[in-house]
Amino acid sequence: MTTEKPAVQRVLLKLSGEALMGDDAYGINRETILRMANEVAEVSKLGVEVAVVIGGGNIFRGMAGGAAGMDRATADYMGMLATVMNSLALADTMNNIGLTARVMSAISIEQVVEPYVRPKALQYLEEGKVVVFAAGTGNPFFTTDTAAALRGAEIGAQLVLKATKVDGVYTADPKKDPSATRYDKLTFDEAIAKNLGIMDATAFALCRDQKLPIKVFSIFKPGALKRVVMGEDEGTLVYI
Ligand SMILES: Nc1ncnc2c1ncn2[C@@H]1O[C@H](COP(=O)(O)OP(=O)(O)O)[C@@H](O)[C@H]1O
Ligand SMILES: O=c1ccn([C@@H]2O[C@H](COP(=O)(O)OP(=O)(O)O)[C@@H](O)[C@H]2O)c(=O)[nH]1
Repeated sequence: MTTEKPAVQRVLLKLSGEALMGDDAYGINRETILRMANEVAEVSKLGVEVAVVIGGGNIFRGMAGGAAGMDRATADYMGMLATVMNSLALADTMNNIGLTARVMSAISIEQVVEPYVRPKALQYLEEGKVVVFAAGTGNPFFTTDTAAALRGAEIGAQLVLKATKVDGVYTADPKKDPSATRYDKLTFDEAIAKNLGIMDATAFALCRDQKLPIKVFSIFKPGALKRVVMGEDEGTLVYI
């Protein structure tokens, strides 16, 4: 039996919407969502309280809609609705594998999901339920990364975990510049000053002001989430 203890007690996990596609062209890949749910179950069983924010890029991205001539705010609301679909799918998958998950939405669609109410979210977390925050911040012109920073600060998470398509923060976008190298850790000021595109500046600034560190790691690497919550060397830490 292992006596290892998690390094954190409460976390906010940001899951990439785009990664949900798996190898499909769009939408939700069954195998990928199940794998994500299982990874969350693994850390939840360790006693870590997990809240999740999931993106919507696999279904709709406001920027793209805006670029195609659509009113940007309208396109962003469509993006937020996309995150609601992903949140429902994720919570459903979690419930199927024995977790108890609750979805809370930042925009009111009460027939579909309950509204975000902070004390209720805290109660669920204390009860060991996984809370999935849907509809981002509820405001256009923001991203789900910023929603993750905001909700992370609100629930008093010790760490924001950004599970994304790359295994950490690089000196430049590794998808565009193959010579880019990965940081083990860097400060918020460095990340903002160097305009590192892994997260938007609003999310970085919010976390910096709240002294809420962010760990960036790969969603495709099996066991990475557990390694992060156990405090093992994985991904990149962005700290104050
Ligand atoms: N300095 C950087 N370090 C790492 N990744 C970067 C960097 N700059 C840009 N990126 C890109 O950011 C992407 C992750 O951000 P984003 O598209 O918002 O992901 P997500 O869908 O996970 O929210 C990566 O796939 C990577 O190509
Ligand atoms: O607070 C928010 C969060 C999200 N969105 C919209 O929802 C889309 C999907 O979220 P995001 O791009 O952050 O998802 P991911 O990158 O994880 O796929 C965004 O492009 C925005 O259009 C928004 O308007 N406000």
